[in-house]
Amino acid sequence: MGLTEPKVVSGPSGYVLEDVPHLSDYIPDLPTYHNPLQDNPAYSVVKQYFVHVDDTVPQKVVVHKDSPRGTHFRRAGPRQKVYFESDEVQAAIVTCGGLCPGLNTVIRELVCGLHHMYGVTRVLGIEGGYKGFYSRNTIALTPSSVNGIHKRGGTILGTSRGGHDTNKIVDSIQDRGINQVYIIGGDGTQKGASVIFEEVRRRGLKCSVVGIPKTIDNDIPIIDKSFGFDTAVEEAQRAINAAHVEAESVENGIGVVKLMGRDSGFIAMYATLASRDVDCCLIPESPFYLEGPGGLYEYIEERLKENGHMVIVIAEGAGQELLSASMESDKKKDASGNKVLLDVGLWISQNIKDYFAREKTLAITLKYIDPTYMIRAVPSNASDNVYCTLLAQSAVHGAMAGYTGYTSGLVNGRQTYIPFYRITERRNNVVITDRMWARLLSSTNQPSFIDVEVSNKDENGKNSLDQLADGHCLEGTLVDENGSISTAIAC
Ligand SMILES: Nc1ncnc2c1ncn2[C@@H]1O[C@H](COP(=O)(O)OP(=O)(O)OP(=O)(O)O)[C@@H](O)[C@H]1O
Ligand SMILES: O=P(O)(O)OC[C@H]1O[C@](O)(CO)[C@@H](O)[C@@H]1O
Ligand SMILES: [Mg+2]
Repeated sequence: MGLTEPKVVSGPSGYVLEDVPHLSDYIPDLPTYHNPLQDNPAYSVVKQYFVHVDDTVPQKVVVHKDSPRGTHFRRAGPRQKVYFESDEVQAAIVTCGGLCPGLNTVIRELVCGLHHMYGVTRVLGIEGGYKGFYSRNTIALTPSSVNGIHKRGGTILGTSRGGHDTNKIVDSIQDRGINQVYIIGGDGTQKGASVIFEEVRRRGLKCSVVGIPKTIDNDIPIIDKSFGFDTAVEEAQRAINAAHVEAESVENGIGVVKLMGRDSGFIAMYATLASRDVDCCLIPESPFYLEGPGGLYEYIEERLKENGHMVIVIAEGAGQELLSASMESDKKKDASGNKVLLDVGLWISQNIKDYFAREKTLAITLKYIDPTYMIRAVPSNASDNVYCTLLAQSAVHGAMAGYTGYTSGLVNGRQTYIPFYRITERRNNVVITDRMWARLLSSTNQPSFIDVEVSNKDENGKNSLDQLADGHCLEGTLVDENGSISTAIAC
């Protein structure tokens, strides 16, 4: 049996539905049942509580008069009919990858949603990430055992990197009689969930495989943002404030704050925009250089002369090419195959100190603050808690309705079911030719470090900004101080 074919349905005026798999696609004659929510006094009074079978959500809300209706995803929510009886369900929950505020809230709401909405009492927690399926015991999760966990950071189930052995995981799913798996994690985790789904389908198991996107870096595409992102940005303000206080209290003070963001600089960008005290934000997507005209040192000198102090926010993945060139790193990988990053915060702080010691233009005082793990180990804030609740409940409705092979996610403010292949096909990055980065540059007044030459018209005579609005990719040329040229793609 080959990989699942994408279920793409076309309609009039360029309407496209990128649908998600359903258990009935590969298991014939599955019985359906009356949704127990119809008898639940909380929901039965709500008009149109059940999602219409044809409800879909557009991927793009910015459209032109003549543009096609474009891609849509299935709207999440409860269906009139379900494919599981309450006492038939044996659910399992696992958390994988790095921590993110809100993990415990999602666990809690999955357990409570299953229990209170669908009468499901058998929910297992898989401990320690993917490898926990085959190397650890499970723990029984009940509404009372998860009560209050949303007030704690981390994950009560534990997490890990590496250890994804598809066959062993699916053997464990089969042996334990698990028929709904809720997999909470980032881009790597969703790739793992996708191969678990394929193997479950190959074996013909009646088991819904559901991904719940968790990414503090916000590097998962399609979705509006990950749960926990707002909390992390808020927590980062504390470090930026401290850096600002330290910097403005001394002559020529510089505060450097390193924030998370392996390949995507969203936390640094949003924390900078939120703070307004930041003079320079460096992210992986925007290459920078230190020496010479237009370089970082020149800008620091200008800012200090002008303002007497400055704050630099740097994402951990920024400038890695500069560091590895100077440190001859051996490109180590973690257990999941992610590149282990060198400490750019320490490196840049040392370089700035060395520069001013060498040049003797200004006597600076630099303080380096590294709050990286602090911003992801905190409990989620109120708005992320609400987000986690809706996300978890949507995931449960989909599994009960027999959908599988999907990631539950917020698209343009609506809960949707997105097929795994759309989640795993690319990474979400800050587009430096997009308006948000321009807003940041205009708020900090930092140099862009690049000369972006983007042609205004493509071969069809279409304006490049229109392309951005359409969600198409746009190519630009980046020229660094040495005249080296690279290509930037904005999607
Ligand atoms: N291509 C893949 N196929 C199967 N499993 C994968 C794949 N990539 C990663 N995984 C598994 O997914 C789990 C989590 O991956 P990873 O450590 O990359 O974190 P993540 O989910 O991307 O989260 P984050 O990067 O936000 O911390 C690991 O157990 C890893 O083995
Ligand atoms: O030290 P750990 O647990 O591998 O996690 C670090 C990485 O996890 C993330 O928080 C999420 O991928 C990154 O920002 C960071 O590089
Ligand atoms: Mg990842």
